[in-house]
Amino acid sequence: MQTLGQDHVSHLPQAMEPRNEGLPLDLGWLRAVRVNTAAVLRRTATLPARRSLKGAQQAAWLCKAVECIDLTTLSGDDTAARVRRLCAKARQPVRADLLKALGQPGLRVGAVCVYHEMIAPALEALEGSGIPVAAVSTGFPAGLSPFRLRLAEIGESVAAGAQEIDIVISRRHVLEGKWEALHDELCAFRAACGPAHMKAILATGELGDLRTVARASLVAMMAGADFIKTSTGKEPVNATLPVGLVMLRMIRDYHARTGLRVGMKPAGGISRAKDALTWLIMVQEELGARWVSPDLFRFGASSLLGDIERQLEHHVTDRYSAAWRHGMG
Ligand SMILES: O=C[C@H](O)COP(=O)(O)O
Repeated sequence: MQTLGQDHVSHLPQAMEPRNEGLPLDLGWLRAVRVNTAAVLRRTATLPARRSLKGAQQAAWLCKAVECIDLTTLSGDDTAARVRRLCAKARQPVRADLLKALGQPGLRVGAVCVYHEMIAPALEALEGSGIPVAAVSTGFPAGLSPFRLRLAEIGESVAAGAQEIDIVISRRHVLEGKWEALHDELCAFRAACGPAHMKAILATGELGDLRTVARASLVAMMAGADFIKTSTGKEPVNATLPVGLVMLRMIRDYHARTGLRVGMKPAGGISRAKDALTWLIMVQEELGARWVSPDLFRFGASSLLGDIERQLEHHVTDRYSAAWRHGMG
């Protein structure tokens, strides 16, 4: 495994990647997709145990994880005040004295992710920070509202200032094998996003087997997705390592075939620092260090940051604080 020393954590923007403009639907490629489920399960079962990051190296990876968080609130009782608090946390994700001790004074999260109605307070609270606002869209989380309304929702969120749009796919198109319908839907969503980056949520916990997840990933990329994302966080099963591995390998295949780098966003249920490290290591091992960067990798998480901050505090002070001290994020 390659290592990431403290000196290698860079906050400089990466060279701009050419955007994935998609491809015509290639059913032959889709039919050829195979997944060896037993091998995927074996590989992912060994990943957490192989984590051997300690001390300064672990702290550097945890800072990288912070940079890759889409700090999220997606609750029916969200208010402008809650979003403002979340945005304050996004600007200063870890206590200033800890960041100073870690040599990471400018550390911030990848984005703040909210529902459409919360875009305005988020933008206001993040002004001048350079942190983008991501909006979930297209009838999130089920995606079963009328198609024209789902398209209009994207347009409204982009007009309101969201720079990233997390759309949900129609799971029924996947479950019924209607790949053309899925591709058409996603191409329309991508066009409606315009300059905003599109993250395609596959809701993998509702798609059945891993081969289906692999094929849905490929169709989303063929339709021009900038990121593929595992879950809404609202399905009974969300971001699992086997699903993640399969999606990463489809991203690798797509890159090998087209030269284009598509991003990955696991989301839902990732709340422990050690799980974040396992994900980052898997991404680095499967796709290389270039992907371990907020322009190509994000965690969708509402409660991961608190645990990372606790671990960083332990690294700096040798003491653990109570979890309740890190309530937000
Ligand atoms: O996209 C983000 C997810 O909804 C967050 O899920 P979570 O609340 O389980 O961290």
